Amino acid sequence: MRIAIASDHGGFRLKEEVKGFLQGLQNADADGGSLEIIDLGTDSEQSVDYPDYGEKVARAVAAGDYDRGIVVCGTGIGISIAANKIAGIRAALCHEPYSARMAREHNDANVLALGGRVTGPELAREIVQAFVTTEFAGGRHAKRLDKIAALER
Ligand SMILES: O=C(CO)[C@H](O)[C@H](O)[C@H](O)COP(=O)(O)O
Repeated sequence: MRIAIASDHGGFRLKEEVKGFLQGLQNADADGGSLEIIDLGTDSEQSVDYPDYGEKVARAVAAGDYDRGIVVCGTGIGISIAANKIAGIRAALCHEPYSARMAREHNDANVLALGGRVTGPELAREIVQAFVTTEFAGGRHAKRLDKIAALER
């Protein structure tokens, strides 16, 4: 699984932690395959604008260059709003692992958003693990995703 990750300054520290978790999750994705992670920035806690980083990840995932994305800002709100503006992106802001699992099972979320000023690293680890290891359930949920896609047209 190929994962693109980015943050603004408010999410920078948690992004760095999450990269470490992802390295530890090697061979733990739903297919037991290895994880390829690309960091699209930012590179420090110097102030930047979260839409720029939400867009980078969202465009990379929407283009098929990456299977999933993870975006982090201070609350996760702004960067998830930005990512969701890109067609084909289903970004889910999650504060606990149950929502991350449901975001995959029911919503086939392809981008996870986290709040670096909200969610601590241990909880974030559980959220990220659920996001990476849970498959979309399909079935009745697929037609709902079709309806979401129709909203983009
Ligand atoms: O967009 C946000 C809120 O939805 C993020 O939390 C940003 O990281 C935050 O707005 C940045 O705030 P700052 O005061 O410029 O650090």
